Amino acid sequence: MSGEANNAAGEMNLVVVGAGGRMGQALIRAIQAIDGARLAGAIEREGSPHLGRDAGEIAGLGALGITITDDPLPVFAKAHGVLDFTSPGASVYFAGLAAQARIVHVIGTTGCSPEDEAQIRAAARHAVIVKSGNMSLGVNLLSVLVEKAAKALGPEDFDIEILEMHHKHKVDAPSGTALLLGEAAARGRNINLSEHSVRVRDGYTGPREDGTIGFATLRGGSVIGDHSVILAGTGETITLSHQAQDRAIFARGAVKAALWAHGRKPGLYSMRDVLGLDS
Ligand SMILES: NC(=O)C1=CN([C@@H]2O[C@H](COP(=O)(O)OP(=O)(O)OC[C@H]3O[C@@H](n4cnc5c(N)ncnc54)[C@H](OP(=O)(O)O)[C@@H]3O)[C@@H](O)[C@H]2O)C=CC1
Ligand SMILES: O=C(O)C1=N[C@H](C(=O)O)C[C@H](O)C1
Repeated sequence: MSGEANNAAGEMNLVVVGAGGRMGQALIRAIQAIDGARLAGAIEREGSPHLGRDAGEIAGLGALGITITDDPLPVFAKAHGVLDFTSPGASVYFAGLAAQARIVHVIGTTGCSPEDEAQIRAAARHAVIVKSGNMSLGVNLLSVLVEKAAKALGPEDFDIEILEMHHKHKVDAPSGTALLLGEAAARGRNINLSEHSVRVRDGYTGPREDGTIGFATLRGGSVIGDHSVILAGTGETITLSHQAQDRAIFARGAVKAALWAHGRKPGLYSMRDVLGLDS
């Protein structure tokens, strides 16, 4: 349905997968609040306690007439796009279904393995996919600033460390955002992140190796998402940071990404593409 025009009311029909989750509920609220978007379906996994409930009710909006189901095929067939903040295995599965249905797939899921990423790239040969470890305007702008700072402050003078803290339920580390910011720093330095990152330090580590990008992870309480990129020189330190105060920032970004992607040619796009931050 992706190539087709919007629905009779001129809106884009969107499906939320993982509708009962923290982000699923925020996405339902964002769709209701944004002109041009309409909630057309809500999916949860087989056996979920949310099945059969109204999507609006679980998001605190009152009934919207959309029942949560575990059968994505008929729902995707009537949609223009899918918003997906679930788990890596589920996102790979939904990427295949969205590609078959030729609908837009917005993926916020983090913690994907290189194999998962390869399967998502393959699906993007047929579908328009927007994927980002962070859908907020603030973090994507921060990534541009980090890239510039890393380019201006070379590895002989400044060490780069990335610190993140999230709520105690988060299952992947480092966060998708920390990796996105690490990629931005690596791009600024013209290096490959996977060859220069230090993801864990423990015990007698020896001195820091010049040119590496270090990651540190904190977990606790209900923290939505705090990130700092620290550029540490001799005698001075620069810290570029972002604190998320409401999951609505990610949900609004995801709906904006779907509206932007509708009607574009197949490919894998980033939030920097959506927000025009590279032009
Ligand atoms: N890119 C961004 O801007 C952001 C990304 N995220 C990422 O989004 C993901 C979800 O985060 P969050 O909402 O906090 O997590 P939650 O665990 O609250 O929500 C995930 C939801 O997806 C459901 N789910 C899992 N597998 C399937 C499946 N196969 N079919 C249907 N539903 C499924 C889960 O069901 P069940 O509970 O039964 O397993 C759950 O309801 C994480 O990877 C997180 O890092 C989060 C915020 C912002
Ligand atoms: O799991 C979360 O909650 C979040 N995940 C994303 C990440 O891994 O960076 C984005 C945000 O920080 C919240």
